[in-house]
Amino acid sequence: MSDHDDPEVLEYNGVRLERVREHVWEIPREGGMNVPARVLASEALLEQIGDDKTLQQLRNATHLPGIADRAICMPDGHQGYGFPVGGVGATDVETGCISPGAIGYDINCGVRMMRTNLTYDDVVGHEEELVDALFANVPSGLGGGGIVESDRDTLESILNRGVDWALEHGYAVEDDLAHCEDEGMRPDADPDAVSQKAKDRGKNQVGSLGSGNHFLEVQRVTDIFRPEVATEFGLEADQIVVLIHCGSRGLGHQICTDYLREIEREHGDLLAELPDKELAAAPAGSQLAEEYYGAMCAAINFAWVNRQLIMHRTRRVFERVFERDWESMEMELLYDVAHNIGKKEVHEVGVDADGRPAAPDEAVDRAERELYVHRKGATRAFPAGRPELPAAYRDVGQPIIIPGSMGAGSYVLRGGEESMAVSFGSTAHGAGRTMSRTQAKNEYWGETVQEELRDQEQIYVKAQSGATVAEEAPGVYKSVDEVVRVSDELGIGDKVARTFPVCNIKG
Ligand SMILES: Nc1nc2c(ncn2[C@@H]2O[C@H](COP(=O)(O)O)[C@@H](O)[C@H]2O)c(=O)[nH]1
Ligand SMILES: [Mn+2]
Ligand SMILES: [Mn+2]
Repeated sequence: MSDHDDPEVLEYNGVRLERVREHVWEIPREGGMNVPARVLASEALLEQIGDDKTLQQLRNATHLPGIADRAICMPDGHQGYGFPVGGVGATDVETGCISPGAIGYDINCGVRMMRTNLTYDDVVGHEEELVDALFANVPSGLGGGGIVESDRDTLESILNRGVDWALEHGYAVEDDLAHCEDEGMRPDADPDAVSQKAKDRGKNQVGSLGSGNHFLEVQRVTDIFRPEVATEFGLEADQIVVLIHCGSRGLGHQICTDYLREIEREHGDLLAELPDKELAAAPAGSQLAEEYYGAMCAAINFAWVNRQLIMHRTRRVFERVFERDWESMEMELLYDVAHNIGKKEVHEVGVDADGRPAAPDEAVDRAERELYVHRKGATRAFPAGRPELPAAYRDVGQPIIIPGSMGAGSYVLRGGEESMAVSFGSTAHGAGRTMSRTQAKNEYWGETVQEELRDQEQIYVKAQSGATVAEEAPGVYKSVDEVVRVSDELGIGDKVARTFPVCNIKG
């Protein structure tokens, strides 16, 4: 229910928002909120975001100790476990906390895009062969194994070294590392902080898509918005690209489960101060905060290897279908971005007289602080000039990949100049759901969705089950065009190119 009489103030599900400027809405600080919250959305998106518990969850997140400046919801935001999907919250690494629910169960769920020099015409006529070959060769679904069965030492090495392990074992080339966020390796990984149960769940899943929302999609580039940036990214109209979306499988899920349980048990005092048990957080400097961070970084490395192995297998499939080697098809990694991640980063924030993060109305100064930046369903969007970016993108801004749905476009953006000031260097991660999976299965029938996509849009989808296709039907998502419009107009992620699906495989 919204208060349309006063366009400067809207209310959804008991949460009041004040319009700050176009696409920026603030939930003012009150009660136990340490900082205000902001939603970055058009009115049309806000209407959808306000439909579930997203806004309450965002407001709850402002209660986290040591949270800096504000909690922020991206334009694709929707309800999640405790903290919204599409949420960003940065907490002080000395005086704040780290919250597994604000990073997500699928640690380092993310996307990578691989370019090719093939054009759409090269693929037309091969779609069924290609989708069948990808489906047969890229492990997917809930059960089953991965591309590599890892023993104890192998898994340890994957958790410690990330894509560097893949390079040593012939699953990657140097150039792949140079085009991955953090070069595919978090140095703070601590495999000893990962439970045996998590390791057992992950050891046979290295190189597997998983189920549901995870996919591998062959796409063609349909639109170029910033030709000079597209050239830097090696993108042009009609080109074939491949998008891979998956995360850390059972390993990451188990790490999140393990630490939530431990933190709830050990830090009940902090939990009692939070409005939602699902926000359970370990105080900065505590043993559990350190252990969780180390385990989470290990899962990040696992997920990067997972996407790398799938990309390696995809190169092999293309070689067989198109009877050329992958190098001659220039199947190069454009970029790999995480969208469920917690990272130590330095940002300029409002601080009190002791130099600690303070709410904007109480801050006496702004200063650089090291923060745990929680991005859950949000993508890092660093602009040109940031030292964290690989050499290839330091002068242009990092590529950001925003999937839409198997029946809609996806986008490549680049980190916008405003992102550091507006969103802790972040933007959206997708279109964002508008309905639950259960609701989706009542609305859609998988086989019908598949037939319509093939007959009306020439999109070839192959999935482990019809239910998965129904759960992920294009109609369950918000408009990716609208999400990206907001990101572009806010200057946090600038539109570079749009793609459209050709073949899609799902778990
Ligand atoms: N291009 C495609 N995009 C898809 C597909 N299924 C989902 N999606 C989009 O990905 C994001 C990922 O979000 P997550 O929270 O599940 O990680 C989602 O919001 C959709 O916009 C697909 O088959 N193809
Ligand atoms: Mn994801
Ligand atoms: Mn995921």
